[in-house]
Amino acid sequence: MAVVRNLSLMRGTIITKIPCLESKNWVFGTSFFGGGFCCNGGKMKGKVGIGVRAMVRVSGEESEGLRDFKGLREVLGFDVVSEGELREKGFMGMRKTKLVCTIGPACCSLEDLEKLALGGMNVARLNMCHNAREWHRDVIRKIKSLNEEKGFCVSVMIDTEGSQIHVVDHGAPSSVKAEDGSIWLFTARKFEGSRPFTVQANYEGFSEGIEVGDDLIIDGGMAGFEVIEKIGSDLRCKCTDPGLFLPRAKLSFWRDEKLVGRNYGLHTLSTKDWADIEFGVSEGVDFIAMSFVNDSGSVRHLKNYLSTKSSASTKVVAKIESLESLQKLEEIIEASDGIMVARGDLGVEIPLKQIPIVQEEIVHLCRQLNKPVIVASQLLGSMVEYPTPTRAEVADVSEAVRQYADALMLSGESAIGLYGQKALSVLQMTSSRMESWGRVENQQSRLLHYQLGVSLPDRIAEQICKCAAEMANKLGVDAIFVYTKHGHMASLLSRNRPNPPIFAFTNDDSTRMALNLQWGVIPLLVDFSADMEANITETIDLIKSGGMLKERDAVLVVSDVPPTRATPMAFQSIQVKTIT
Ligand SMILES: Nc1ncnc2c1ncn2[C@@H]1O[C@H](COP(=O)(O)OP(=O)(O)O)[C@@H](O)[C@H]1O
Ligand SMILES: C=C(OP(=O)(O)O)C(=O)O
Ligand SMILES: [K+]
Ligand SMILES: [Mg+2]
Repeated sequence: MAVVRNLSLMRGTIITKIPCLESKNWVFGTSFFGGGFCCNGGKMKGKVGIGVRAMVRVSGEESEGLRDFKGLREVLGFDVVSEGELREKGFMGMRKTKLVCTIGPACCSLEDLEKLALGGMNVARLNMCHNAREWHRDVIRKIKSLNEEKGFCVSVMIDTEGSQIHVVDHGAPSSVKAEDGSIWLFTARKFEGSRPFTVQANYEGFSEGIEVGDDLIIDGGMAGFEVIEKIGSDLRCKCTDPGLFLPRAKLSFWRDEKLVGRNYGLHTLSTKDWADIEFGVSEGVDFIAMSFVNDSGSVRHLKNYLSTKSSASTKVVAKIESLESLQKLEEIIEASDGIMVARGDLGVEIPLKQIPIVQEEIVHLCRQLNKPVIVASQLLGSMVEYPTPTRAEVADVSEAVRQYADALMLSGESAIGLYGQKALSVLQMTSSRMESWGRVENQQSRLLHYQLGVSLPDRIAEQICKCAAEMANKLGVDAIFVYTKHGHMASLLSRNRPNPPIFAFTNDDSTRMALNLQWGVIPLLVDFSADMEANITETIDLIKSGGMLKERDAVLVVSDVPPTRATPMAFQSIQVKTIT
């Protein structure tokens, strides 16, 4: 008799004996619609559906009836990391705060990307400021192949270059030091070879409106200069605050302690940005982060463009990193699919002391308006060079988690740092710790929500999700299940930051990838039918068969059933299922 491993059985195959099922990864299950019965481990007899991953003997014709491998993961759309986390830590131990990693030269090999994925990276960010499109294409394809072949669920985000005034050449290949009192020429002219004390800016209008006596600040404070002479459009400057010029350092000008307008009428999206967006769409990225958004018009423009390209499912994340964007925050959040608190440039545009308050306000407003929000830049800045974070950095990460931000982002820590995986594990451990503290302290009960929905169906959905979250917390259920096409119900549940994880079952791959950014949501790609009751029973049976739900566990199920011919009335419901 043949012993076959890692193969699935056709629905209806009769199993007579399972000789060896010690590994916890070997899972027995019915198909999603299959019916029949489920079993996990041990000897058994019975009839199974698809979705079996086991070592089996088949009655009669030996391995006859064994077909292509399908694990529980594939049938239920589980990704390997969530499945592993659930098995290891149980429902309550699953991390809620999502993690975004910037991919750069330090982590772009397949092996390094896999390590980041295993370490909990939910979204990989590619900053189009750096490197050629071929490089980005290669990374995107590696991530997609890891998802397909190794069962990860990592979404891809491209981040536009935007219209920034920055250094293109400072006369050295990497960084260069500016000493106190040294005199430098800032110009937009190209020059041959290396010219000491000369800095080339990327934009010829960089000095427009700048006056003698203004301060020129590098990278929001890495070094400072005073403009001592204007020669045509060139500026002669004296270093007043010694420091470092990094490659592509950003330039900003200050007068009387206020930022001098710096966008110079440049469009939010440059010609290069549009080409990068075109590239991203053709590579099927999930998110486009838009740098230096100043109003909602530019966000709507991009969203309209995406819908004309039939890429309406690509989500637009507006980066809040300018003074103007803070003045139009609400309209920008409403127009976008998500927000990034881009503290790097924000710290160049507003005094640093204002950053913590602005961050809290943005995170709060995003939750009110039900848009996911990423807190970005310098969370663990010292880890670019050192293997342990500073106390202040851990406190900063914890504060973003306490504010219930949806996601935290690594920049240089993963892109160029020596300890990217370690930085990711610091984010992971710190956020898990803070989340469990928040549950014990019942922090989410302090969240106030104002009503978002206007139409009756929207108001019903909102109330259902609010009550469901409250019930889930009060009853201490193990998990919340929600069936969602476009992710709306899942995001409304997430907005309430409930204690148990939210398993969002969707049959739309782009919804799954978009939900990857939302707090507490584990998106699962499944093939469900119009019969919601059958879906619920099948799902629970299948998870139970995988050994991940046990007797007396309780699941709160939220469903939003659109009208069909058979049931012409739409209905929303909350059910509590106790596993027997
Ligand atoms: N694709 C890349 N290629 C080379 N270097 C990169 C890449 N992405 C990021 N980096 C490096 O990582 C640093 C931090 O990344 P990020 O915060 O995205 O960029 P920036 O500092 O330019 O705003 C960058 O300054 C750059 O040195
Ligand atoms: C995330 C940011 O944008 P970028 O890294 O593209 O400058 C930031 O400014 O914080
Ligand atoms: K950028
Ligand atoms: Mg920025």
